[in-house]
Amino acid sequence: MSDIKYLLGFGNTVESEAVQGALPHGQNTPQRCPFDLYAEQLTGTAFTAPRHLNLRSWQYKLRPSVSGQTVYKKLEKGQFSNDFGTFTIDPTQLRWKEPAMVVEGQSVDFVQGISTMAGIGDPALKTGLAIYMYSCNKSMENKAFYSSDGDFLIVPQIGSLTLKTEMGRIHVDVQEIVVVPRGIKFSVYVEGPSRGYICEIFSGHLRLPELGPIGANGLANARDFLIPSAWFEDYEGNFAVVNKFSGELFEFTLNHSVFDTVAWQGTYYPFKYDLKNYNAMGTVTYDHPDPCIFTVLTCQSADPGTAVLDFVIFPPRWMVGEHTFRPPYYHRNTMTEFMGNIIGSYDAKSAGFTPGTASLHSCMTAHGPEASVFKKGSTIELNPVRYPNDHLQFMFETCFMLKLAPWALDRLDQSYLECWNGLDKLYVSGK
Ligand SMILES: O=C(O)Cc1cc(O)ccc1O
Ligand SMILES: [Fe+2]
Repeated sequence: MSDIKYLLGFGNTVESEAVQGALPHGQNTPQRCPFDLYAEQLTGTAFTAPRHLNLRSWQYKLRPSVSGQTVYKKLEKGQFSNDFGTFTIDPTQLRWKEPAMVVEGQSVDFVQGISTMAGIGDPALKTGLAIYMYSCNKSMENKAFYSSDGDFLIVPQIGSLTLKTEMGRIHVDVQEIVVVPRGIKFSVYVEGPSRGYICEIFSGHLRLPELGPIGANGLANARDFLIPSAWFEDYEGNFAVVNKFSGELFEFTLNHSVFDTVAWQGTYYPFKYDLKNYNAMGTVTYDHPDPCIFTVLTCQSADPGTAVLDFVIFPPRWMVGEHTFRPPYYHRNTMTEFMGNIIGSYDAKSAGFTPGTASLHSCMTAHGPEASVFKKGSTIELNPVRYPNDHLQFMFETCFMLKLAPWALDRLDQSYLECWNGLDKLYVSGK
């Protein structure tokens, strides 16, 4: 897929044409579009959203999206569920073992391979979010998916993915992420058994965090985001589209590919980001900074500074804090923290939180380094330490309390709490 070409930037108004001259100029809806393409608008925000938040794109297609469509038929949703009313509430510190890879002989595509871990809210009210894991080994040939419910943030943990989207193709490797906003149709092509994490947000959109006193540069730099360039296939034949709508799955069929956008322009599109480009900031004096210092993308709630979702990473970096307990501190957080490990080992846990596992520390639930990490962190000689490049964990941090899906409850690491055994009183009175 080295032939894929991208546009650069975050949130820009961009334009792209797969056939020269296919994009109208000077207006969006000419009486007849170049090459007799059909003009179609896709809105990611209300028409009336303020200009700085407004997201929409114009597509110029072989056919309008509605052409040749059958009725939406309800599908079995299996583990890909948003039935949060039936989910379990549990404030316990939780950790999950890595999910099994799809085994040979099984044939599972990306959509079929999605299982819900946790979630809250109601997609019909455009509030809340869901966290999934996927495990698949089959490409979505002549089949596309779109969610009416929210934006998909996909974090591959094993296996590269190539997405066909309405705006063009995107290739993502492990240590990269891809965001497909609400409503944009996509197919996922795999190169073998693949696995990863997904967060779907039912409100708003992911944006770059404010930089405040950091300045005009740093963290995830806008120019490192890649936007697909127009690409289309003129395929006629059976084609299926799965739609996640209000937490249910529906399917309709068509007699042609949905990837028939010859040119497009606007602000609403999928994008990818290579987490290896992250420009991490940290202390160069003392104390452990709060993890928001590693925010990649954020979706803000109406509460100032409070996120529906902060996507935070724990990237390769230097640790140089002086006279400081360097691992994450013990804490209780009003926000809820779901963590995953993409590669390497995490500094608060010596074992158990291996790549592909996940953990959940809910609102106000106490957590922090396990006993052995505390001992080492409080006694080790403090030289500068470089975390290796094959080191990457992440956190989906949300202001919502999450409820647990049945699939997640079946795979719990039952011994998780034992990692904090031995954190006994060290204080000796009068000493
Ligand atoms: O709990 C965790 O491991 C995540 C985390 C990391 C950190 O460096 C500070 C606070 C925090 O919640
Ligand atoms: Fe935490």
